[in-house]
This record gives sequence, structure tokens and C-alpha cells, in this order.
Amino acid sequence: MALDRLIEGIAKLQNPTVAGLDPVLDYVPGFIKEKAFTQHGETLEGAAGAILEFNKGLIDALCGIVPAVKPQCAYYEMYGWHGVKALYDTIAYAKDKGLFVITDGKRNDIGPTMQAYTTAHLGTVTVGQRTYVPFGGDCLTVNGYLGSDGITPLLDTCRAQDKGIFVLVKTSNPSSGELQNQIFEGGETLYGTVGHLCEQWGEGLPGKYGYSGVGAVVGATYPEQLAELRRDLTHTFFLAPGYGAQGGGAKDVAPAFDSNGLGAVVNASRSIMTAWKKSGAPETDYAQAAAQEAKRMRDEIIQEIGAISLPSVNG
Ligand SMILES: O=C(O)c1cc(=O)[nH]c(=O)n1[C@@H]1O[C@H](COP(=O)(O)O)[C@@H](O)[C@H]1O
Repeated sequence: MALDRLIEGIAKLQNPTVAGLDPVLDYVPGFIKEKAFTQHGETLEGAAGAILEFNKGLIDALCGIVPAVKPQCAYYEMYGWHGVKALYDTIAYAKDKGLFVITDGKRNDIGPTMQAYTTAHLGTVTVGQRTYVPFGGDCLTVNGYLGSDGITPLLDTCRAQDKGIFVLVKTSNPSSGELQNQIFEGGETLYGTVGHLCEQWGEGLPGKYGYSGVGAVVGATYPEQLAELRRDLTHTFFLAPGYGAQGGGAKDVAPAFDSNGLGAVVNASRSIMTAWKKSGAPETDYAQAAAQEAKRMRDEIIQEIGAISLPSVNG
């Protein structure tokens, strides 16, 4: 099961974090942009070439430190089809380096349309006699707020292709409570209800370490909800974005973890990608600066939660 592979990577590297790959040209060092613009002009192709080169440098520097990367589709789509190709190439490069890839698409639709998103990001597509892997990520972020019709089409593909999903439950943004904290008659919150649905959806995708292939997104900016949901959702692994640039810290995310130091993977994007700007490092050292920041984040979280161990597995 896909999340077992993520969990094993986390335990091997003793690092429960994922580096977000959300590149905009402003984060890319000048020497990379100059090279890409010389080759392709100041065009969408030039921009996509620059972000791909930037990502490859980051991946090379991060691959022994973090177990996973999370490219957010929007940052690639904004550079048109060249950008979408850069997303494909980024996923392929990261997988080649042994990284687990969470494609952050926050996709949602119903029935056959959701099936099409699933095929695109987690499945295979057949054209004539040949079968292709359109994007090839290991997991996809999805929005469950259309209900089960938007999620069940994913589950067969996850089972067949060894993939997983992270469902938005309690998002990291300041206004997430406007809807997600609403309380139903009977006292349950909307985010709690979606969390319990994750437990149900995950029943058909059990993992060997106790966590299913249906994870939940719970923001690093909401420690109380992380604690509450960790208590309630014993089989649901969390993706916790919002560390760093959005203000979440190691103490905030600590409640997301179980007694083995498992249960969550914490995402940071801008704080890693732009570390070279903040540290004042020469731009040619951007990847080393990102690696330094990733190590700092790892050490800060490990100090809070202790060493990570895999529970023993029968059979
Ligand atoms: O699904 C996500 O990854 C996500 C959910 C959420 O609640 N909050 C959130 O910030 N994210 C994503 O996590 C990343 C956070 O980036 P930074 O704020 O730069 O670390 C972005 O890719 C967001 O789209």
C-alpha cells in the first residue's frame, strides 16, 4: 500500500517531512533563468525550463534528507502546457531519485470525471495497443467536499496501482473554519465528519503499519485539531502543510504524531525553496541552502517527537 512506502521512507531517514515544489520564477536564481531564457527566450517555454532546472537542483540536494516531495499543480499549470510538461518531468526525476511523490492537485468531481482525474494522476491510460502512465505520482491530494461520489472512484485505482490519497479535512488557511468548523446537530464538526469518512473510505485500503491509503490534510497551523483528529482517526495518516511560511512550528505539529513518531508528514514549500534568499547564500548555493533548511526543520520536529520507529508487523 502506497502510504506504507512513505512511512518506510520516513522511518529510514528519520524525517517526517515533505518538501513542497511550488516554483515561481521569483524563487529561481538568476543564473538558471539566464540559461533557460538564452535557450528558449523569455517565453512560457523558457519559464518552464527554468523551474524544471531549479527543481532538479533541489531534488538532487534533498533526496537523501526528505522522503517525499509535493509539487503543487497550479505552479506548473500557470506556465501553460510547457509548465505541465515540467510537472511531468519533475515527478519523473523525483521518482528516479527514490522520492515519494505527492501530487498536490486538490482534485474533485463526481463519477466518471473523478475517474478521469484518477487516471491522469494515479492510473494508466490505454491508447490503442499501448498503455501509458500520464503523470505517475504516488498520492494525490483531493477535496472530499462533494461526498463519497467524489472519492470512491479513486479507491479501486489506488488498490490496483498501489497509490494513495490525502483528503482535505481541516485546511491550514486562516478562514478554513468558516465552513470546516461548522457544527452539525449532534455536535460533530464538518471537518470531524469528513475525517470519519476518511476512516471509512480507508477500510478498503489497509496498510501494514495501521494507517490506510486514505490520508487526511490537517493544517500545521491548527495544533488543537491535529490533537483531536489524531485521537479520533486512528487509521488515518495526516499531511500537515503550513509549517514555516504560514507560521506553523515543530510544537504545533507534535500532536499529529503517535507514540512511534508516525502518523503525519509535515510539508514546507516556500521556507525550503527560498532558503537561499533568506540565508544570504550566493545564488549558486540555492540547493545547499534548501538542504540546510530541510535538515533544520527535520531536527526541530524530531526534537519534539523523538526517534521514529516502525511498529512490528505480523506475517
Ligand atoms: O493540500 C495541501 O498541500 C495544502 C493544504 C492546506 O490546507 N494548506 C496548504 O498550504 N496546502 C499546500 O501546502 C503548500 C504550503 O506551502 P508553503 O506555505 O509555502 O509552505 C502549498 O502547496 C499549499 O497549496
